[in-house]
Amino acid sequence: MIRFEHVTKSYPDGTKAVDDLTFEVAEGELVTLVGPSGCGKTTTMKMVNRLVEPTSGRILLDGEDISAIDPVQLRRRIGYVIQQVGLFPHKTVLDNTATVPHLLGRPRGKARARAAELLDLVGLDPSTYGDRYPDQLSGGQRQRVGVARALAADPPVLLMDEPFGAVDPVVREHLQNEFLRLQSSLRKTVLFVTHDIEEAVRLGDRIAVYGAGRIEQFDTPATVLGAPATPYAARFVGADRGLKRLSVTPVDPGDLEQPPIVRLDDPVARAAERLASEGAPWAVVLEADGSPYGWVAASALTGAVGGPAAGRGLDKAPRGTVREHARRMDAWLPPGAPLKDALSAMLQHDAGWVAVRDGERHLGVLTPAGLHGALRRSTAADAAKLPRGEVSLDTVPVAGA
Ligand SMILES: Nc1ncnc2c1ncn2[C@@H]1O[C@H](COP(=O)(O)OP(=O)(O)OP(=O)(O)O)[C@@H](O)[C@H]1O
Repeated sequence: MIRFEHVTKSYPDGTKAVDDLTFEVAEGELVTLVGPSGCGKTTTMKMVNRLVEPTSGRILLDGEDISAIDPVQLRRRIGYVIQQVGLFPHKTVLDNTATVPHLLGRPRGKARARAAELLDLVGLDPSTYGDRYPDQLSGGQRQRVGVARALAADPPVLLMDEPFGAVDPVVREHLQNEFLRLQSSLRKTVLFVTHDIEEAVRLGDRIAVYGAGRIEQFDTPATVLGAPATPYAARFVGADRGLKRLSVTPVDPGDLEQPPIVRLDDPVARAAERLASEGAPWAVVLEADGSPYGWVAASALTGAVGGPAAGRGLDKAPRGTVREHARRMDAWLPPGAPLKDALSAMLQHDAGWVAVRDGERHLGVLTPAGLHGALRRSTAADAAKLPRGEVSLDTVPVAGA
């Protein structure tokens, strides 16, 4: 756990980079520090490993004042990843990664074996990349080596200063996903500096939004986006914060609609009658084993039985099954996927809904109206500090609406 208590840093030329900061990063938590250039993010981070000393205030690591810890000992407990990576150009990727364990006294063979495991962990096959030199890697691959090296001493704390800043947006998103996957199992205590609000909300359990030298808001991504604490924070997170919120709000089974369900092998007439009796314009189609197949329009079924199904005897029904009229729909999401993915799937498939399934089990469908409701409910829930399921949109006012 890292705790800042009234920390101020003034540089000798009089620049006050950080002004009376107090906040805490819990054990296993990833906190992103986000703000414009020059607002004091890097200074904050460098005070944690004593590359910069505070002018006043104190910083505690697991309850221990770091000013009393020898800086070399301190840095062994703290991994540090920076944008420029800083690999040794004359050492192979494997040796670069093995440097720290070797310095810590592991025999060379053991240090290299550990380095190979770490390269594997960050998605670089050691047999392919281990013997290369840094200039034989892409920017994204170098960043991965930087992360592997920072993890080499297995420090409980990681400081990451724009670690994915130097790569293109596609590679960056890939690295972010990989890092989130790693972090979900390693659960390091992480301070992550970025000037990119998208990156901050994607990665952070909580975000510190920096103004000049001060934290304007320190809260979960959803709350910062849904209820910015100050006009500055609102401007910084952007006018499209509603859209950004889609990426931090998960699909919840309570948001789903339940159109009628028919099976691929159901007779057309029976399916048509079912839809007509429920007044439903379409139905979800499942395979015989219950896994999702797609959908079928009521009009396609009633067309097949030669007119509106209601009132027609089954003797007039054609043979045929739903299979001949069903349309495949490949867009589906697991529960917990971000609403942004749901909207993207709907747009990409030009569909007014997306199926949500847990493995092979169909849970229901999300429509644009359901998505809007989910977003409103989650904003209201955060504003009222209630679980989302307990929010009724009629009784709880929507923040900012
Ligand atoms: N060694 C130094 N001496 C004097 N001023 C400094 C020094 N290092 C940083 N500063 C100043 O302190 C302020 C905060 O700098 P810092 O690097 O912490 O900002 P930052 O938010 O990380 O910016 P960026 O996103 O551009 O890296 C800036 O005004 C900067 O010019």
